[in-house]
Amino acid sequence: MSSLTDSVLVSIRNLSFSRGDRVIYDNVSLDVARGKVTAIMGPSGCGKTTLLRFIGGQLYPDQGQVLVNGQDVPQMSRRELFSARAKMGMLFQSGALFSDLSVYENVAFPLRAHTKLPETLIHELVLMKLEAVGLRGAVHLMPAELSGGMQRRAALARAIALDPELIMYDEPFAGQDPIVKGVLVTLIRTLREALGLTSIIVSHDVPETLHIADYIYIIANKTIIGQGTPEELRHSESPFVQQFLTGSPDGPVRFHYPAPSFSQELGGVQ
Ligand SMILES: Nc1ncnc2c1ncn2[C@@H]1O[C@H](COP(=O)(O)OP(=O)(O)OP(=O)(O)O)[C@@H](O)[C@H]1O
Repeated sequence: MSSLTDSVLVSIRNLSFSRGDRVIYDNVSLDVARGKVTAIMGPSGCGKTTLLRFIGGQLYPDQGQVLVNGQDVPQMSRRELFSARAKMGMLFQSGALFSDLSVYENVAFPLRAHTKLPETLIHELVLMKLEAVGLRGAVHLMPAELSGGMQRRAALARAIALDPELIMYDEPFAGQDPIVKGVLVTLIRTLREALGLTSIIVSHDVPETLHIADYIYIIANKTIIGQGTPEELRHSESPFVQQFLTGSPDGPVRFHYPAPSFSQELGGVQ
């Protein structure tokens, strides 16, 4: 294997995907470097979550490859997919915790599902992961007893329970106050530094993401409209990139979901 392949954990090659008539991706290629934080940004509905679902093998592209460790996810057998998923942690913005299980049981869940470790070891691992996110004291609480930010941290402890090599965060900052956002930013960076965890973050939050990411892809209009380090993007002369970074509603990226003209829809009344 070449050193380039060694340094890339996830490689998307010539990926195309449509939902009905609507093209979401048209021949997109991107790489996620091992041990780095890669961010996927772009306007709502451009297909960011869809991309994570290709990597997790929950959805199949129409064309192209989704290589994880050089293995094409859409081609994997159920058995291969099950073991590949054990090496991926996923943190989705909603419905992250099982509401009828305690924090302890939530974090223990993947350990019980994927390993045959004895209870004493599971106990130690659960406490270690909760310590890493600052929630060891909340081990016996139920999800409903946690604040939104604590719930997200408990979900993060569960996502890292199996020591994954890849963690995918879908909108980790959504709906959180600035202090919680700061805590999450620090946690994501610490996990990457302490565990060498390869991380993919899907986010709309520009300042947090620029702060945290080593490399960023901006997706819009079915393709990658900009990419680079945070520094490169800040200095980019691309109007697409600047529209996105400054959050301007007007610019090359359309605000409206494709629709017939308004007058046509109102029955031709001008
Ligand atoms: N199950 C589905 N059936 C049909 N269309 C879908 C389905 N899920 C998503 N889509 C469409 O696919 C497109 C991409 O969705 P996706 O959730 O990946 O976007 P996103 O960039 O993550 O959006 P957001 O930032 O708003 O979460 C959207 O336009 C959406 O309408």
